[in-house]
Amino acid sequence: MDTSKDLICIGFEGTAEKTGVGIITSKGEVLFNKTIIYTPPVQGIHPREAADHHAETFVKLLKEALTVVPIEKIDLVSFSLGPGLGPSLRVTATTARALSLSINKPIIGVNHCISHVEIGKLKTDAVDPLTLYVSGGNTQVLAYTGKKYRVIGETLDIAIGNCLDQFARHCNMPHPGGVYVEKYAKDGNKFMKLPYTVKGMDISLSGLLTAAMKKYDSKERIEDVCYSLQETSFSMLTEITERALAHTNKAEVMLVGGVAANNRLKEMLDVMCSEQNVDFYVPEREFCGDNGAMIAWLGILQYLNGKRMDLADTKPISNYRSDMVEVNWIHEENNNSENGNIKSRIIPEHLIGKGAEADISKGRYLEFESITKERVKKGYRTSELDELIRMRRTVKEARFLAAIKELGIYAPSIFDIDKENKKIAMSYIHGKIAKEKIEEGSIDFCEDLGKIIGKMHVGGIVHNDLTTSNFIVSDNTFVIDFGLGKYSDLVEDKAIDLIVLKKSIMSIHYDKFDRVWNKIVEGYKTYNLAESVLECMKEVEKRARYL
Ligand SMILES: C[C@@H](O)[C@H](NC(=O)OP(=O)(O)OC[C@H]1O[C@@H](n2cnc3c(N)ncnc32)[C@H](O)[C@@H]1O)C(=O)O
Ligand SMILES: Nc1ncnc2c1ncn2[C@@H]1O[C@H](COP(=O)(O)OP(=O)(O)OP(=O)(O)O)[C@@H](O)[C@H]1O
Ligand SMILES: [Fe+2]
Repeated sequence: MDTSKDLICIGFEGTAEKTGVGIITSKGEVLFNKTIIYTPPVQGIHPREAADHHAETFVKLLKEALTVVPIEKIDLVSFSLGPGLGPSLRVTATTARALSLSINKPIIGVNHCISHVEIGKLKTDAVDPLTLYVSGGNTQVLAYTGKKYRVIGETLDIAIGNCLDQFARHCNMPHPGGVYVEKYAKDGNKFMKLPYTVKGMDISLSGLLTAAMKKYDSKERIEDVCYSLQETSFSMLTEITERALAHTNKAEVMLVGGVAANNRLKEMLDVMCSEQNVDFYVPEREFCGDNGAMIAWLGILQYLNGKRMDLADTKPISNYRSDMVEVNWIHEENNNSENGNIKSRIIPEHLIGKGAEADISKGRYLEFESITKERVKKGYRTSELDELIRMRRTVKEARFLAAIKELGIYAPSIFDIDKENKKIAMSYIHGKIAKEKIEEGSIDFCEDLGKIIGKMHVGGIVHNDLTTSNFIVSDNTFVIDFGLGKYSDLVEDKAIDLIVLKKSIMSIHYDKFDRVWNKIVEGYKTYNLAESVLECMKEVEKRARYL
């Protein structure tokens, strides 16, 4: 094929309950893009029925598409290879293969999640965004670093779209429920406290879903339940996006996926981005939810950069993770992130750090060097929730920093707590954060991190925000940032504590992951509870879709 001319690609999307066909040129011009949704029964999507639906609707959509672009103009066939439901994926692959064979044009199977990101970049001015991808099947924070898209944060159980849809079904609203929850929420005004679960850069939504259903069952106004459900879940999403931003220092945030249609979620992210001084992008609605054009576009990007597939390579991958994709289309010179960090988040000069939660400034307390950590108001959260979270975390942090020292673990000393302003003054620790040490090539000291975590777990404390930014290494290794900490003797809580750390190392120190992680485990094994926690970790990882 002559790749110097404008290519035309047809894309087939059919990972779950929607079928989409799109046609796009290599200049990014969308010639056709149409989606048909299969409405699932009350019990939820039935995989085989969804597949039957796809078999029927792909033919319809293809016929219509070919009235807009004649078949002989098509140069390339692309389809969603995964992730998704097996039967739906198989029908999609079969349709694409049949077309490719009959017109004798190349075929490419692409990753559905990365297609959402790439169509978003095409349709907005975003160049190298941190992406919050929220849909019925997925909830992920994605960033391109080290030549791959990495999952920086995600849901530990159900996707946000699924959470809204299940809630809606429980309350007899039509599918897709997200739309109706948004409508009701507009008229809600009473904020009800519901489970708010953030662990590191991950969230959990299943407890929130159950609690919201119970509120509905207890005859609370549907408007108020929808309002509280949205406020709580979207604050969690915005918070992990902000946390990922503080970690990656990207200068742009993009929102994609079906739930990106929600105005309240857009508003929250927009406010967070202006508070963090970064640009915010959302593609127009047509390109947020599942669509064929996004599949066609990623097909073009990969094809033009040399990717070729045989029919034998086109077997669907139902657990095709975003970080499994070989990215051949992003070229360092055009990309912010690999360009000496030309464009990255700006931290105000008076602060030594601006974490996701708090502003950190240096000062003196009596004759001591000190750090003031101020949990600033977050404009994106409703004031009741904001006050609740900031107060709870400030108090917790002070309490745990003290408790941790009792266990013989090094931690900053608390000088003062100002609950009114959510400020804590603590001793300044001279040293480097573990993240920097690792990036400089030190690995051996990571054994200490494992030992500290082991000691903490033996003492019944779970940190819930373990990252390499939360250890300061000087003569001794100090642990900080206990706002998400809790007392727990559950093996599973300890396992998740380690999973959160493991995942953050995977996404941040990807090239040193094995060495760093092995050292941490080595240290952790000093403690006699280690085996059962590490065993439980494996189980949780198997059960979740995320590792
Ligand atoms: C694997 C793939 O098939 C799956 N696709 C998917 O979930 O379809 P998508 O079009 O991206 O998103 C649909 C979700 O988007 C939600 N949604 C649509 N409009 C909404 C709104 N205004 N507010 C909240 N949620 C909304 C729906 O309730 C539904 O859960 C995915 O991307 O995970
Ligand atoms: N006591 C201290 N001594 C020296 N530096 C500190 C101290 N406390 C915090 N810092 C610095 O400030 C950074 C952010 O602190 P902390 O993690 O407590 O805030 P945060 O807002 O929760 O941040 P993040 O969201 O990145 O975890 C640390 O990574 C560290 O570099
Ligand atoms: Fe999707």
